[in-house]
Amino acid sequence: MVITTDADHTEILFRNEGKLPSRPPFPALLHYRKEAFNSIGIVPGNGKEWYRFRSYVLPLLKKNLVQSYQAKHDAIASTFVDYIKKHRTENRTMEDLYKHLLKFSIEAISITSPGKRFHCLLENTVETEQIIKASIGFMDGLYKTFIGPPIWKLYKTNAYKQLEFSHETIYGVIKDTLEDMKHQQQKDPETLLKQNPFMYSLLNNKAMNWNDIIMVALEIFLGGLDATSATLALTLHYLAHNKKAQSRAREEVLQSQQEYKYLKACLKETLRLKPTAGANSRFLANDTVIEGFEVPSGTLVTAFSSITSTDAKYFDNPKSYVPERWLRDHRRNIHPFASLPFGYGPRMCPGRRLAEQEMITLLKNVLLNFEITSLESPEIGMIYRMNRIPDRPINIQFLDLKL
Ligand code: HEM
Repeated sequence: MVITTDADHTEILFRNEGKLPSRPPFPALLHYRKEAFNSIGIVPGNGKEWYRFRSYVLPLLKKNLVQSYQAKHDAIASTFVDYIKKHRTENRTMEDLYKHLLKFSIEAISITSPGKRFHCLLENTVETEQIIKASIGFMDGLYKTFIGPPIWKLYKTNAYKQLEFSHETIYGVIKDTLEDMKHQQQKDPETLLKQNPFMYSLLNNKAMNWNDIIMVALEIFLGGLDATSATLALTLHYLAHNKKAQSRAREEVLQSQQEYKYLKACLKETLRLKPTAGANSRFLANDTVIEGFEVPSGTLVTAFSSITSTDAKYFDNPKSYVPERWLRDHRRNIHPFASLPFGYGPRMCPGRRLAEQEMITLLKNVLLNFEITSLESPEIGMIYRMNRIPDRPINIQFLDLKL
């Protein structure tokens, strides 16, 4: 195994990942899905099985397809603004923002996959409570079965049972939704294509069986929940502590520039300082040389990109929040492999476009409605879960903005 924090080594790693990039699998999830569904999905596996599933989510990387969900993302972000107004404390603080944003992330992704709003932000029904609990439980169970010794192979450990139970819950919800959608698709395919082009592409894919469709919908639903909420909570944290950046971002939104270059730079800067993935890993597809050492194919190389991206070798003032560094004039000096929060290559995050649209839309709506401030320390760390998340509650004041 090779471990590195060097951006040149990271480049070598990705240039030698091959056509079917392989990374450490999630054996408990792989085992459970094979036994229960004979369908593994994208995340846990490698090789040809991974490639087949990965091809089903390629539409998500198309700009036009993602943009077709924009109006719905706007509606959800606007609901979140009302939600903030309702849930602020007397001094206008939202406590533990990450937990509230998890509800936003569930709402935002669910309109694409499985294609129904669960209304977690409006009411606490048994169904919404179940979904929230199961989403957290799944990530937790996946992490515990991944890092610990594989005792689950001998008997069902608590972590394995947690993974299984939460998977069953989400699977049930997704399956029910997709059954309704299948009927809609049979009656009125045109409307489904217009309303939800991603689910339309899955339901009309002749290479997929029913379990494959449910599995892919489930993975896209769960794929980015905690990463999206953590990145949003951290961006609001940094904007609350950096008033100049906050004003510049609001100015951009007020001018309704469609590209939101500065807001995108804010997200990039958050993900540079606090990427949700601690590392990028691959089993090499080719023999290669790293730092003069011959490294044979099959070796696991792990690049701790979360360390590289805050290294003074690659970034001036590496610990400061400076979104400007990502704008056109400055960015040319940045090593292209020094900050890779969505991974790289054929296995990079397929939800990147969707996540960016969800996050920009939420930030836009918040900045138009509130001045955000923090009464707490700007210092914040990350703890390892399946994805890294803030190590303490982020509490932010949302003061009504009079524009
Ligand atoms: C801020 C938000 C997000 C971040 C930072 C993020 C980051 C990542 C990273 C680092 C990877 C591993 C890539 C690699 O190995 O090269 C990944 C994979 C993945 N992400 Fe995301 N992600 C986010 C949002 C999402 C969303 C919204 C979805 C669903 C639409 C999603 C679905 C997935 C899936 C399915 C994979 C596995 C891809 C594969 O194994 O081929 N992610 N993500």
